[in-house]
Amino acid sequence: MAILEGLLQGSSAFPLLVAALLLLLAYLYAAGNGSTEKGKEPPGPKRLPILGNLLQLDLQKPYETLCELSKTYGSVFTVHFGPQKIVILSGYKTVKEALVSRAEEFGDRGVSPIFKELNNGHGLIFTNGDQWKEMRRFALTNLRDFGMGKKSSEEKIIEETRYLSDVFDTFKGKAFDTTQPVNYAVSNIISSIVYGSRFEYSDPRFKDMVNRANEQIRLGGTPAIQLYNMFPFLGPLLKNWRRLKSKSKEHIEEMRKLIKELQDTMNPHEQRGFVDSFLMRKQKVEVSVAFPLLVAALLLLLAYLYATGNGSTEKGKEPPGPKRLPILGNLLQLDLQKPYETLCEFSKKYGSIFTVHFGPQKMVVLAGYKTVKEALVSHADEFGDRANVPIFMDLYKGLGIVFSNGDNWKEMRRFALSNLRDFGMGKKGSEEKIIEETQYLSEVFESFKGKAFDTTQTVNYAASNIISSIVYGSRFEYGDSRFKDMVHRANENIRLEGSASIHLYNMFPWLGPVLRNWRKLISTTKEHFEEIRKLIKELQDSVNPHEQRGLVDCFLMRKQKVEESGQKETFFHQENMVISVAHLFAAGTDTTGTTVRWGLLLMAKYPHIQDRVQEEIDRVIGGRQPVVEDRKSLPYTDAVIHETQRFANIVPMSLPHTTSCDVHLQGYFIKKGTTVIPLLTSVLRDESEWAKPYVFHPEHFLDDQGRFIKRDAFMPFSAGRRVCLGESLARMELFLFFTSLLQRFRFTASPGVLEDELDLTPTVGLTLNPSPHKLCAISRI
Ligand code: HEM
Repeated sequence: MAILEGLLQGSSAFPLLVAALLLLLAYLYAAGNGSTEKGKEPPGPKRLPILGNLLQLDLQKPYETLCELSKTYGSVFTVHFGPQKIVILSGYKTVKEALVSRAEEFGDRGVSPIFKELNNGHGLIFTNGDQWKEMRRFALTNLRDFGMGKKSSEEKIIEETRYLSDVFDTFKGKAFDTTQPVNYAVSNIISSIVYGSRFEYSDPRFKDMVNRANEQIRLGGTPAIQLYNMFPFLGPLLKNWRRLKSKSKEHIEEMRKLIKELQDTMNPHEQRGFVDSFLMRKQKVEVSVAFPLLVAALLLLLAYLYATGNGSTEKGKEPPGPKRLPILGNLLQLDLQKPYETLCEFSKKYGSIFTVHFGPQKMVVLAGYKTVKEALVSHADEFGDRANVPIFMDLYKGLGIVFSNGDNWKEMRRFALSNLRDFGMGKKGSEEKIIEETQYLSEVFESFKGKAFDTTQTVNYAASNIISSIVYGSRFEYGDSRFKDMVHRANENIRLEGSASIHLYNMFPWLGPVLRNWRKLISTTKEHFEEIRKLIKELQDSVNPHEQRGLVDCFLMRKQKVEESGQKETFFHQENMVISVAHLFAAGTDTTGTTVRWGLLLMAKYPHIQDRVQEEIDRVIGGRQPVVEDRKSLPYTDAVIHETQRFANIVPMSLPHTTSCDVHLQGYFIKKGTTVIPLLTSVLRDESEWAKPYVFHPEHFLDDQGRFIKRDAFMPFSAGRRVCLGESLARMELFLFFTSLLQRFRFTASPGVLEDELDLTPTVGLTLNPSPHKLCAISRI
C-alpha cells in the first residue's frame, strides 16, 4: 500500500471515506467462481474484493508480473486490475489464435478511462466501430499515398539518415545521449507524411512536440495512471493524471495551430500530406453556415440569368406547376405550417399531377384518388421507392424500414412483417393483447371520475404497449418513467420531423446548425437510440434460444446465426435492428394513438353520432368485452371508425416516394429520382369520391340499408409497395380501443365548453394531431 500513499497526494478525508465504504461493501461481495452459464472463465490468481489483484501486481512493470502469473495459470488467464476484470493472452500460439484466427472477436479496442477521457471517442487508436474503421481506412490510404511502401518514403528516410548522421558527427566520437536526435529523426518521417514536411532538429516547436508526445506515452504507462484506470474517482488526486491532462491539452492546442497554418496555405491542387487530404475531405462533407450562404448569394446573383424553364424535356412534357423563384422555388407560396393545404389548392389549378419546388428541390405531387391509385398501385414498382430526404438520411442513414430502399428495405420489411404476424398482427395473439390493454386504459379513464382530462398520454401509452409487446415481448406500466420518456421522445420526433423549420432544412440542409428543431431532433434521436440499445441489451442478456418473446429476440437469433456462419454481408446487424425497432415503435405509437384520440374528440363534438354508436354497441354486444368478430355486426360503429380515419387524415402527404426510373404518367414525363408526394389529403377529400368531403359524415361508409360499405378512396394507410406495414394491426387496435371505450364511457367536452367550441383544427407534425383539449369520460356502467 506504500505505493498508494505515494500516489495520493494532498489526500483529503473524502477519498478515505469512499475507500472505507468500499472496503465495507467488500465483505458483502462474493468473488464468483469463474463459471457462467455459457462456460468456464479463464482461471487466475485469487483476488481481493475491489482491489482485485492490485497488491500482487508490480505496477512499475506489470508485464513482468503477468509473465510470472502465466507460468501458474497458463496461456489464457484472468487478472483483476482493481475491480476491472482483464483476460491475459500469453505465448505465441494463444496470441496468434486470438488476434489472427479470431480477428473479429478480439479486434475491438478496450478503451481505458484515461484514453476515453483524453480522446473523447475521436481519432484512431482508442476508438471502435465505424469511427475507427473510417479513420483507419483514411489513415492507411494516406500513409500509402504519401509515402508508406513507396519510393518517396524511402527517399525521405534516406534524407533523414543524413541529417541524423550529421548530428552524430558533431560529437566527434565523444559520448552523448542518443535519445533526442534519434527521436527527432523518426518523428520527421511521420511528420512529413502527416504535415507534408520535416522539421529542423533545432526548431523549438518541433522539439516541444516530440518531447510532449514522448512524455505523454511515458505518463500513460505510469503506476498512477494505471491506478486511475482502475479507480477513476482518484483522478484529481494524482499528480501524473493532472500532468497528463495538461500536456495533452497543450499538445492538441499546438496541433490545432499547425493544422491551421496548413489550412491557410492549402492548395486544392496539391495535397502535401495527411492533414491536407483530411481538410479537403472535411471541407467536402462539412457544410458550414458561411459557405452555403456565400453559395446562396452567388446563386441569387446567377438567378437573374436563369430561365425558369418551360417544363419540357426531350423525353416529354413535365407536369405543370406554379411559377417559381430561383433557388427559393415556390417557398413563398407554400404554407409551411400546413403544406398539404397549399398543395390541395394548387391541384385545383394545375390538375392531379403537378410540379412544386420546395426551395431548389423539385417534387411531383399526385392528387386525387384516381391518380394516386394509378401511380402507387398500377405503377407500384416505378413509384415504390422512398425519397432521399435530408433529415431522414441524417437520422436513419438509409437503415431500418421506413426510410430505406433496395435490399435493406426488402429484408427489413419482410422480417418485420413475418414477425408482426408471428407475434400477433392479424391473429388471436394481438387481439388478446389489445383487449388486455383496453382494460388498463379504461382503469385510467375511470380514475378521473368524470372530470375533464387530457387523453394524449394514456392513449399513446396504450397504443405503444401493443407494438412494444410485439417488438420487445412485453408491455410497460404506464407509470414507468423510461417508457414514458420513450413514448414522449417518439412523438416529439414525429412532431419535429413535420415542423416548418425541418421542411426548411430539407430544402437547404446547410441551414441545419442554425435551426433549433434540427439540433433538437438530432439529439433526441441519439438519446432514443441509446435507450433502445439498452433495452435490446437487456433482452440479449436474458435471451432463451427456445422461447422467442418478440421481434427483438428473433432479430438477435438471426444476427447470431449470420455471425456464426461467418457471412460478412448481412442486413442483420445491430444498427439495422435499433433503427427498425425505432421505426416500428414510432410508427405504431403516434398514428394509432392519434386516431383513437380523434375518434373520442369527434364523439364529444357530435353527441348524436355517439348516441347511435352506443345504441348499436349496447344492442349487439351488451356488457361483454367486444372482440374483432363483432365488427361485422356493428356497421355503424365501423363506419364511424372509418370516417374518423378519413376525416382526421392523420398522414396528409403520406411519406415521400421517389421514382425508381423514368416514368410517363397521364401524358407527363417524370424523371427517375424525382421526389413524389402522394397527397393522401386529396384522396380522402376527393370531391368526386365523397358526398361531403369536408364534413364528418359516417354515412360515407353506409349503404341505403345501413350496411357497411368499403370505399376504394379510403386510403389513410396509403397503397402499393410502401403501404403501411402495420395496417391490419392498426385496424384491429382502432376497432377494439374505440368500441371498448365507447361501451364503458360517454365522452363529453369539459364543463362549460360547448360542443361547437371543440376545435377540430389539427396541430401539424409529420402526422396531424388534435389540438390540445380535455374530455370528460363519464362511466356508463
Ligand atoms: C392509424 C394508424 C396508422 C396509419 C394511418 C398509418 C399510415 C401510414 C402511412 C400513410 C404510411 C406511408 C406509406 C407510404 O409510404 O406511402 C405508413 C408507413 C408505415 N407504417 Fe403505418 N400507419 C398506421 C399504423 C401503423 C402501425 C401500428 C405500425 C406498426 C407496425 C405501422 C408501421 C408502418 C411502417 C413500418 C411503415 C413504413 C412502410 C415502408 O416504408 O415500407 N403503421 N403508415
